[in-house]
Amino acid sequence: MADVRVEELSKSFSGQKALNAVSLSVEAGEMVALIGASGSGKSTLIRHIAGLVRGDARGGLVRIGERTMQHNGRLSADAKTIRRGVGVIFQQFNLVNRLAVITNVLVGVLGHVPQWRGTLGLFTRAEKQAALVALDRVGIAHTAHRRASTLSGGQQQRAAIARALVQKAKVILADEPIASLDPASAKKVMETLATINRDEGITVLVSLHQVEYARRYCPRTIALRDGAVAFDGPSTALTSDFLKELYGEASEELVLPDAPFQPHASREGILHGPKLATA
Ligand SMILES: Nc1ncnc2c1ncn2[C@@H]1O[C@H](COP(=O)(O)OP(=O)(O)OP(=O)(O)O)[C@@H](O)[C@H]1O
Repeated sequence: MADVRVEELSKSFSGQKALNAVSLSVEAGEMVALIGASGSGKSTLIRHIAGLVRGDARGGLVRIGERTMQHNGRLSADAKTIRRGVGVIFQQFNLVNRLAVITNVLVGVLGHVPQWRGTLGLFTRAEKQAALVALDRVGIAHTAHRRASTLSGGQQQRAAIARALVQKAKVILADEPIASLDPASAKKVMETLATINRDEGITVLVSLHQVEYARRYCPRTIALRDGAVAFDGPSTALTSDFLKELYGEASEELVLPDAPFQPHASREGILHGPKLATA
């Protein structure tokens, strides 16, 4: 069954379409990359799937598992409950800098405990233990008692992943989680996402600016162009030539000048859009 389903989702800002009838489906346990040039709609789409933004009033549907997050521009009454099962990781590390790393990770249990306990920061020994285990899973248990502000960017992203683990998220939506990181840190964050996808079966949808990471870590890629799905298929199909066909000159911003991972040529998948229908 699909863990994430989007149907005919559109979003306009001041009359300009940021999302144009987007439909996609991510099956439980998949790790899927979302790529596209700057302004193609990646962040907007992820924010809609996460239930943080409402689509245009007509037609758009977002479902997480069997539950409707939003439909026809309205959030479901239980959107807040559905969000508990969705971990969101942003490009700009969204930890509370002055708090200890473990406290940031414990924020993940807030949706599952009585509000008064969360407000007072009263976490049980078992919850603290779970936070430590999650930090260990992402390889930074040694940072648990440091202030979040002392972590490197990559460590902060891994702490955010640990928070999603503690949250017991079934789906992780990561919005350009490696965009601000050096290549070594980016690799570690992508490896961490791939590991929890493989070992815990967590569904991952990750937006990426560089196609090399999509090829290396995500079996499948969905490519957006001007707010619409332009390609949906195996990441191995995304050779430089094909990207040029998809994006023209804009493809250059999606390819690292010193690509760390080499593509394997293959050409399947679903092409969308008038220009590509005959490609
Ligand atoms: N709150 C907003 N108000 C007005 N326009 C917006 C808003 N959010 C996004 N947009 C517009 O929607 C389009 C898609 O933006 P979005 O941030 O989703 O693209 P992106 O693919 O994530 O880009 P980047 O890779 O640069 O982060 C852009 O034209 C952007 O200017």
